[in-house]
Amino acid sequence: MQAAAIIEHIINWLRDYATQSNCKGFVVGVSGGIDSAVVSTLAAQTGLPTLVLELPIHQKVNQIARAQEHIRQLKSRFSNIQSNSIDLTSTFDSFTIAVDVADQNEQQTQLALANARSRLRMITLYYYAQQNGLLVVGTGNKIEDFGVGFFTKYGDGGVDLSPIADLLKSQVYALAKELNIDQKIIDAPPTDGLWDTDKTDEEQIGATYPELEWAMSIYDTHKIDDFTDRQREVYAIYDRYHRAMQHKINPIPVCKIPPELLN
Ligand SMILES: NC(=O)c1ccc[n+]([C@@H]2O[C@H](COP(=O)([O-])OP(=O)(O)OC[C@H]3O[C@@H](n4cnc5c(N)ncnc54)[C@H](O)[C@@H]3O)[C@@H](O)[C@H]2O)c1
Ligand SMILES: Nc1ncnc2c1ncn2[C@@H]1O[C@H](COP(=O)(O)O)[C@@H](O)[C@H]1O
Ligand SMILES: O=P(O)(O)OP(=O)(O)O
Repeated sequence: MQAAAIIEHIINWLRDYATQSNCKGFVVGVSGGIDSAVVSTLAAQTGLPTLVLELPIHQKVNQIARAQEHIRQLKSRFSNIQSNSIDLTSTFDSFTIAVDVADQNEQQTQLALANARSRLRMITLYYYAQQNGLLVVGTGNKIEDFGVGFFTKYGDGGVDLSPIADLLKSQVYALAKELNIDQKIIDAPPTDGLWDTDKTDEEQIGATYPELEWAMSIYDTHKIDDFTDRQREVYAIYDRYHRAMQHKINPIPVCKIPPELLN
């Protein structure tokens, strides 16, 4: 793939969209992971004002360190970068008290709270976007957004524009190399960072990103009989996630009222 040309294409796309929408620039949440590192660097290269936010919620120290180092490097390379760090831990803790969590260890409650963390970040990003005339830039890649739906609906999925959602995770890594992203970020196992335990994406999903890329590439076109045992397993994982995510990418169902009932 032509990494440099793709980078230029995305930068122009971001700049054109901001201009057409009469917005001044961008806001991006930076987690210390590869996707947000690539997206924030692309936004920075537009030359438009770009606000990068670090939004920890009971965050692991290594994630915080990577995010802060990335922001430091961005600020030293680009004069259009502004940054802020807002610790949402106490906000999240207040929320858990307000909803009166009975059993924090119950599985569905843990999932609801994990997604609540992502949604608190979305609220914060939109606060700064509105206040400063900026657009919220998404960081989802093609596997997360169109393959397995590994994002929070109206959390990190709630964005104004999505510059890397047509790129597979391996292609995001290729961009990261071209953009000189810190090696610590490139080496970090992808994680959603939403849990108190150290869960990587691969541990949560049960398949690696290269495996998911394979499943996405052959989905619906290949006969399952030709697969190895592991391929069958991966296909089943992908299929389950892909079916379950449809409600996240389709327009929300609207109840149409029969016209005669409106007279
Ligand atoms: N980028 C990342 O790596 C990243 C970021 C955030 C979350 N995640 C992960 O993504 C997963 C998100 O969990 P999720 O998908 O259960 O939560 P979600 O909140 O994204 O989606 C579930 C919600 O969607 C609604 N819903 C469910 N079925 C529906 C249907 N058929 N039609 C309409 N609406 C429906 C319900 O309100 C339900 O609570 C978690 O595993 C989380 O850890 C990953
Ligand atoms: N700690 C964080 N600070 C700012 N922004 C964050 C943080 N954690 C996550 N984000 C944003 O959400 C997306 C998705 O996150 P995952 O870590 O992949 O769940 C991330 O790219 C950041 O933009
Ligand atoms: O979205 P990010 O930046 O947190 O990347 P990853 O999901 O690879 O941790």
